Amino acid sequence: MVAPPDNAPPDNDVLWARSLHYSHDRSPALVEISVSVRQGEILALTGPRGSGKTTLLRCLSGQLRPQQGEVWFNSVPVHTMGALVRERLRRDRFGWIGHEPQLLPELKAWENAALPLLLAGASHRSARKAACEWLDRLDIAGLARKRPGALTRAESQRVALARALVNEPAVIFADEPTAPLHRTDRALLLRTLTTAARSHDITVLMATHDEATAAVADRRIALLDGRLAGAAAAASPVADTPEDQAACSLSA
Ligand SMILES: Nc1ncnc2c1ncn2[C@@H]1O[C@H](COP(=O)(O)OP(=O)(O)OP(=O)(O)O)[C@@H](O)[C@H]1O
Repeated sequence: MVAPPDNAPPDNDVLWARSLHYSHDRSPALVEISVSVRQGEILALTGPRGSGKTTLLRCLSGQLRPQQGEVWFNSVPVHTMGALVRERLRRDRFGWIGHEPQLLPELKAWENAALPLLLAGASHRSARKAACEWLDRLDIAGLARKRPGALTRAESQRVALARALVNEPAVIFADEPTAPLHRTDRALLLRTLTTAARSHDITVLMATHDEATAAVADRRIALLDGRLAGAAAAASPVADTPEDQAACSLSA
């Protein structure tokens, strides 16, 4: 990794962005957004549809380069990196889970979960071991040899979560991760994600317009029409339901 230059952000935030602007086809999606995220923090990005949540996650994760502004990860500038370096950063240090699991249908569950490691050049054997360990921690070890067509939506989303966790990333970006799920499955997935993040000191940025989902975060920031609309510490954690408690048997 490149040494931080002299004008690096002054603090130890894992992610730090200043004055981001991004327009899709000349239509502004982000306007003057500044945000900082602490190591291990779970931050909810809230706001109605079209408010810019996905665009912000994509800028912070290096998928999109902001047209103006700066993004720093661990005091290293992301906004000045070329596409290949950003791609490697995403593969090695970040995990992503979206509102659709987006599993490759021809691969088994463990192979889907192992993909980031295989793409990074890990041996088949070590990638399989790591993927199966994560499937086990997420209580879906029994699905390892199944293909996505044989999985429920909730099971597929757990495999997608295992894929996001398999390289033990510094940051997980979660874009409406519970959107396709029923209430019970939603609570299970959220609990699984937050337990995994807390036990492995992973920072989570989660876009959502669901109040119960936002409530598991340590802090939330709201977007409206691409601008920051407000920031607050989360009011209270979601109630521990029996489903929540049975979410997973994560061992740190
Ligand atoms: N690829 C694109 N091309 C053109 N416009 C886009 C594109 N992606 C997003 N937009 C527009 O940018 C704005 C912000 O969209 P974005 O998806 O970031 O918001 P969001 O809060 O994540 O919404 P949602 O909850 O619906 O995903 C919206 O007006 C949207 O229509």
